[in-house]
Amino acid sequence: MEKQKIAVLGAGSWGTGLAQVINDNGHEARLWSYNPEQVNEINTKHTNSAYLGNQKFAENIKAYSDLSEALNGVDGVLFVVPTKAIREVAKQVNEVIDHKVYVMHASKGLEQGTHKRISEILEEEIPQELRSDIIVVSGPSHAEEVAVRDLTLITAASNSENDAKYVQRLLSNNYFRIYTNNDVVGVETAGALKNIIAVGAGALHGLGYGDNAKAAIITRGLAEITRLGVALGADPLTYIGLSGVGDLIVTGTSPHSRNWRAGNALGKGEKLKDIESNMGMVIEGVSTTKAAYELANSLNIEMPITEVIYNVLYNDANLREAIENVMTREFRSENEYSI
Ligand SMILES: NC(=O)C1=CN([C@@H]2O[C@H](COP(=O)(O)OP(=O)(O)OC[C@H]3O[C@@H](n4cnc5c(N)ncnc54)[C@H](O)[C@@H]3O)[C@@H](O)[C@H]2O)C=CC1
Ligand SMILES: O=C(CO)COP(=O)(O)O
Repeated sequence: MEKQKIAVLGAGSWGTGLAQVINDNGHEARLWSYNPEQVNEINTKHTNSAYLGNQKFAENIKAYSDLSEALNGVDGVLFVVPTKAIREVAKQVNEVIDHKVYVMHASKGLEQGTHKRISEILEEEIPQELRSDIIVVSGPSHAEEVAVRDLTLITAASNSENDAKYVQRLLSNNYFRIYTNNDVVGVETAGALKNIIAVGAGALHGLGYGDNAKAAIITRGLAEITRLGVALGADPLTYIGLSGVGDLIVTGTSPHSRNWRAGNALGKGEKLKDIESNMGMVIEGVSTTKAAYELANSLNIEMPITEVIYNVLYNDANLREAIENVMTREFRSENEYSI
């Protein structure tokens, strides 16, 4: 593949990690951030200390404050801002982009109010003549581990096989391996909804529950994610892939995960407001819980774990009591309700 110029929008931990992968692969990675101090730090010290400590990044990863400069002549645009900023940033891209580009995103969430997936937002905001089919980059990938080049396998999903293969070639190397997938709905919903279950798994840990409870929430969480995703048109098999069970394991068991950490703090009795302000990074599961809860209700899909997390986050329900209520609800058959 000849050298590509890629604008990575969002210089949080994941945007920075992916920019390094792109740079390692011999391409030009341009990191765009709306925070001028961060841009200055990346360009002068080659660190991104708010997100990735004192790790040094290659000097040729350049940061930009000016979006039109960052997008000038690029082959591809990779969105990695939090879900709540996607539409606004896509509108800005649409205002300045003057040629056709590959449009990729690596964010995980559902839009508040509309309950839309991120690729749907990007399709709405960037006209087809200016972009490829949207390519979704998702799977088990703590930015902290990718940033130190630990082994990572994830998925690139698109309705266009060629566009997914472009990202496979762009990002793959000897520590980062990409599988293509044609199930955009499945990959995107899996990535968004696993954050809810990660909050729940962290909460169980914070409350002092053991391994059995954690295995249970991951497994039954996967069942309810699958149930909603299939209702939206996803292939159930996607949920046993990297973006499904893979990402549930990585975020549902690890203190690297902001969602798991938020849940753990809730389990220990901290208030959501304090947890959010102490984190200083996006906890996507909080807003996705609301979107998924509303979406599931509108489609009449049962999502008991999501309902518990929703009631704890938004109705101040007592976590332990909410868990007891789920444990003692009407009996189910696993066969009947696994999907
Ligand atoms: N950190 C990780 O390990 C992974 C994160 N993700 C997903 O990637 C997305 C971004 O995550 P992180 O990089 O961790 O987030 P973050 O909270 O570390 O940083 C996001 C960046 O987006 C920028 N930003 C925030 N609001 C903005 C706005 N309104 N306009 C423009 N820029 C804005 C900020 O400059 C910030 O640097 C999330 O959807 C997350 O779920 C996916 C896989 C791994
Ligand atoms: O999606 C992730 C890893 O695959 C990151 O999860 P958190 O946002 O919970 O840190």
